[in-house]
Formats: sequence, C-alpha cells, structure tokens
Amino acid sequence: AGGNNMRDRATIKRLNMYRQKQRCNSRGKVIKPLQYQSTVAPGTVARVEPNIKWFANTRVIKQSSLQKFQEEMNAVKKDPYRVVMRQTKLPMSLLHDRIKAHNSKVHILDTETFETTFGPKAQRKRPVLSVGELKDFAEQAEVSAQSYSADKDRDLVSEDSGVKEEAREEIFKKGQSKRIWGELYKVIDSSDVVIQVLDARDPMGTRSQSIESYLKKEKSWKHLIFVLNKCDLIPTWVTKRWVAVLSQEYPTLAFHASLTNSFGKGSLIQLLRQFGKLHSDKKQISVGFIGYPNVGKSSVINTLRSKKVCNVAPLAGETKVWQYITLMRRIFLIDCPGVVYPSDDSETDIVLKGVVQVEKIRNPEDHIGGVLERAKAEYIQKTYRIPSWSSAEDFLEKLAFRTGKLLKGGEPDLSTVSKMVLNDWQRGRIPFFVKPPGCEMDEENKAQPMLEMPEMETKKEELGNRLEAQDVEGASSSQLEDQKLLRQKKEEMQNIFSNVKQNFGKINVAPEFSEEDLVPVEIPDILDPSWSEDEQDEENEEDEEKVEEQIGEQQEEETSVSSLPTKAEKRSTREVNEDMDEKIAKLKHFLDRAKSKHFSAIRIPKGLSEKVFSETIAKQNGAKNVQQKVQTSHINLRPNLSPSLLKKVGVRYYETHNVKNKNKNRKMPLDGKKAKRAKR
Ligand SMILES: Nc1nc2c(ncn2[C@@H]2O[C@H](COP(=O)(O)OP(=O)(O)OP(=O)(O)O)[C@@H](O)[C@H]2O)c(=O)[nH]1
Repeated sequence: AGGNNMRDRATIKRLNMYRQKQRCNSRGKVIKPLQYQSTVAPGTVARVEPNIKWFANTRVIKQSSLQKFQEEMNAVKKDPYRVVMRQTKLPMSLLHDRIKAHNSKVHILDTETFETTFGPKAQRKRPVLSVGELKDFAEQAEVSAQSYSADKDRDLVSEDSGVKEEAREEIFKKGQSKRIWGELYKVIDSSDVVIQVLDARDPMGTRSQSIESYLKKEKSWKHLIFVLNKCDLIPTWVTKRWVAVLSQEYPTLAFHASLTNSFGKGSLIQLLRQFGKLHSDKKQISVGFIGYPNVGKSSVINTLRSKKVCNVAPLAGETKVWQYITLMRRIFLIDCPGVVYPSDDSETDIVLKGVVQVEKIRNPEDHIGGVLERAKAEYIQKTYRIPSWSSAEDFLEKLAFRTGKLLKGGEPDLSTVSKMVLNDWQRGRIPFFVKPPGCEMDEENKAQPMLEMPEMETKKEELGNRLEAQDVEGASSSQLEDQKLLRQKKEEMQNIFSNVKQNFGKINVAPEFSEEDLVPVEIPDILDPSWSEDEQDEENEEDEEKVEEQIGEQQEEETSVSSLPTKAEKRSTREVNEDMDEKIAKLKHFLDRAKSKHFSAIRIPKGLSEKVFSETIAKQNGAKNVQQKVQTSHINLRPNLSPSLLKKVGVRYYETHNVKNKNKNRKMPLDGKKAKRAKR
C-alpha cells in the first residue's frame, strides 16, 4: 500500500522513539518513563566502566624533556630561515601552556566584599609593585607625568569645538577592503611559500608587518621570503644594503621585473625549486605573491614565465582577484591583489607609495609638496628643467607655463600638471629612494665594507660575513647562547642560499643618479644585459625543460662575471669587434620587440637608442682603428653598418599598427621566424 517508499523497520522504530512522550501523574511523578530510560531505576548511582582506550593517546614525558622540547622548538620557531614542517605530529601546545600574566582589570568587588578585600582584616594578597617604597613610587609617577603627551592620550575628554576632521576619501582606503583581505587569506591558505614583493625605492614603507606576524603566529610552517622589486630604479649599493638589512629577518632576493631585461629571475626560480624539493611529499607546491598595490607582483610572475600571463599596469588595483599560474609541472604561482594594512600613513604617503590611482585623486596639487620634500631638488630640476621654486605652488605654476598646460585665460592648469608629476613619481621617472639604515654611519666613517667587496660577490658570502661580524660582537658580550643560535642560523642560511647567487652589478639601473648618491660599484659592462631571455623564442613553450634552460642561462648571466675585465684585456681587437657586432644585433632585436609589443615595464627614452648606438659605433670605430694600425694585412669581414640601417628599428611597425599604407608595406622583409616561414 505504501508503494516504493515504504519505511523499513529501523526507521519506524527510530521515529517512534522521537514521538514518545514521558507520562507523569498530577504530582509530577513519572509513571511511564521514556524508552531506554527504564533500564536503571531512577535514583540509582550509575558508573561508567573505565576503558583503556581513553588513555591510548596520552604519553607522559619528563620535566627535563619538556623543557628541552620547549627550548629547542622556540629556537627553531624564532629562526626565520627554518620551518617546522609537520607540526601536527608534535605537541606544539606544550610550547604555550605557561600561565599568562594576568594584566586585565580585575573586578574584585564584584565577587568579594569590601571588608575582606580592603578592610582591616583583608585577606587579599598585596599587589606586586615594581617599587619598594612610596618615595620611589612617587618618583615614578612624576616621571610618567612628565612624559605625558595630551596628543597621544586617546581617552582625553575634550570639548567639542564643532570642527571635525574631514572623513578620508574612499580612495585612500584602497587595498583595505574586506574583499581584498579575503583574497589575501585565500592566497595565504593556498600557498606553501609566500613571497612578499617590496618596492625597492621604499621597502619598509611597502612592507606589511602585520601580515608577517600573522604568518609567523598562525601559519609558521609556510615559508616567507622577500623579493625586492624595481631594483633598476635605485643605485646598486642601495639594493645591496637593503638586501643585507632585510635578509636578517627573511631570505631576500633583489629583482627587476622585465620581460626582456630582468634581474634575479634565475635565482628566484632556483630558490622555488629548492622549496619544491623540500616538499617532495607533495605533488606540487604553490607560491603566493603578496604585497602593496603596484609593487610589481604581476610583473614578477610575468617575468618568471617570460610571458604576459597576468595583467600589468602602472595603476594600483590592476589585479582584482587571485589567479593561478603554472610555472613548472610542480610549481604553481598565485597572483594576489595588492593589500594595504590600515596604518598612520598620511594621504600624501598613500599617494606617493602608489596605492591610489592618480586620476582618482580629487586635489592632486596637495601632494606635490610631498614630492618636492622627498626627491632631491637636483633631480627635480633635471627632470622638469625648472631651475628654482619657492613653494609647491610656484613649482607647479612654472611647470605649467613650461609645458604649456594652461587654462582658458592663460591661467596655469595646476591640477593637470600635478597629476603629471604624481604619475612620473609613481612610475619611477623622478629618481628617489629611501636610504637604508646604516648609511649615515658609513658616510661618517667613509667605510663601505660591503661595497668594496669583489664584483663576484654572492649573497651567501655577504650574509656569512655579516653573521661573522655579529659573532665577534657576540663574543665580546660573551653571550654564548646567542652565538650558538647565530651559528645555527648561518648554517641554515648557507644551505638555503648555497645555490642562489646574485651579482648585483648586473642590475641595469635606469635613472641617472648624482655622484653623491652613487658609491662606485664596479659594473662590468653596461651594454651586456641579460639577453638570454631576449633570444628566446617568442612563442615560449610552457614545458618545464624550457624553464629549466632559462634558469641555466639566466644564472650564468647573473653569476659569471668577475673574470670579464681581465679576459677583455687579453682579447684581440677582432674579438672585441665581433662582440660589438653581436651587441648591436641584440640591441636592435630588443628595440624591435619593445616597439612591437609595447612592454609596459620598459621605458626607452627617445634619444636613448640613437645614443647607445652612436656610443657603440664610436667604440667600434676606435677598436677598428687600433686593429688597422696593428695588423694591416688582416681583412675585416665585419659587415659595414650604415647609420640608415641602425635607425631602421621596428620593422614590424606596419604589422602591429593600424596605418593607412599598411597593405603597401606588408611585403616588407620579415625578420626572425616569420621570415623563415615566408621562405618556406
Ligand atoms: N622600473 C620597473 N618597473 C616595474 C618593475 N616591476 C613592475 N614595474 C612596473 O610597476 C607597475 C605595476 O606593476 P604590476 O605588476 O601591475 O603591480 P602589481 O603589484 O601586480 O599591482 P596590483 O595589480 O595593483 O596589485 C607596472 O607599470 C610595471 O611596469 C621593475 O622591476 N622595474
């Protein structure tokens, strides 16, 4: 009768059990107890049989073992270069089971009477005071009263003057929204290695210590490393110094994100592969890129892939949601939108850190004062060709007249000019960098120990030396434990960085810094950037072997340098000439690609290409003359490069641009692969 949906006996029994009701008499005594309740008579004291299984997971350890575990584990947890991989198998709760100091306010009178608390027969324990006598106590109070500042007192009740601070515009809260933080937590949760990308111009300003402490506290098994991006915008010695400073806390790599002229790519991939090996039990590892907006997270990923896989723009907030990218079969990269932790930063600070899009700022001229304060006057004069100014407004007016940005009645258009300056600032066109700590001291002593190191300096050596120095300091203060810890750290670091080497001399610094900002660092050959990537096929295949090849090439580029000058001396002039030819061809190829692809990360000033070519040709001619003098019988087989050939860059222009005579020019000779295809 019930069709196919008949209930089985067990279901019926269960439903009846739910349905039953306890029946009581008028005095409340249970007449009919519920089923299953009737086995033991009401009022009987029942016992549960003890079971050995209750104790299956417990172990007793000695007090000394506990102490040893706590000490050793604490040392490992404090060390940023070591990670505890399988926390779940360790009794981590034993680390934190100490009774915490009770600092919160105690409401004694809520639970105790006044008599027993403060009366003559008080039973309460006396509070522990840091002073012995009333006199000391009064002195202490006086000292704290002197250091009191009403500005910092958040509890101070003040009269309402009717004037309130204007609420901050929404745009200044960029990167702080719940949605963005949600994205960040997704990235952190999914990553085994977290890379915090910092802007080399202001690493401390673009660092988020709250995220670091969150990772340390809550996700301490995840590896955190720093990547100091945009190293091409600061002098090389500053990069070195910042890397040394930041490495004390987390492993740090210098980086220049660019598809054609990158720095640090090989080292970073090498490091990631090492982490991959560390997690050999996993099928793959994920690497999350986090950091402030506009620091170049997406650009770093594109550089690692040698391909535009993430959208990049000189505007903050370009990346909206997290994104997975495959680097190799076993390594995945995750791009994250830029995150900002709410801080005391002023609006100008926020704008100048590049967190806000310039177009969206209501009063851009308010922040020009900040630019003039931060950047050296000399650089501003050079960039805008304005010799002097009395105030920010005066500067803007002069710039408006110079650039012809005028409103209707000939009034200077301050807003447009301000936006222009802020854009230049955000894109690194005005040379600027925050000085790393310790510069002032060095300037006084005129000692630059790190900069005098040989060119083929590796990060390992640098870190090792620093730690040795620290060792010596430690010995003088005879803190043996510290020494032991430092030595441990040193070994760990050497392990991590044993395969990761960076030669800072290879960074192609773009802005022209004054002598004051430049400490002489021997850079081997400015015209010898890492071309290996440039030579790669445009349709770069995605397989791992290819990436591995790139690493090899890149690493060679980044590491094998020191012997260059001596070799160069020994080389014959003919070899020098051949080298020059090669460089010219590479430069030409590079410019072609840059023009046709519009790489956002490279900005080639108009005159630069011609300048570089003319310099190279001058050098070449010099070498040629020498050659002719030395060996007259030698026949020069080098093709004669006419200036017209050199100027002919961007042969793909007509392919990529929508121009009138496009069709006419289609028959132009194609270069590289396409030319080959055409021949076939
Ligand atoms: N000069 C220089 N510019 C760089 C470098 N890396 C990135 N940029 C530029 O910085 C700008 C921002 O780069 P993005 O990769 O979009 O930055 P992001 O951190 O992903 O930004 P959000 O999407 O806002 O999180 C772009 O214009 C890049 O061309 C670098 O190493 N050197």
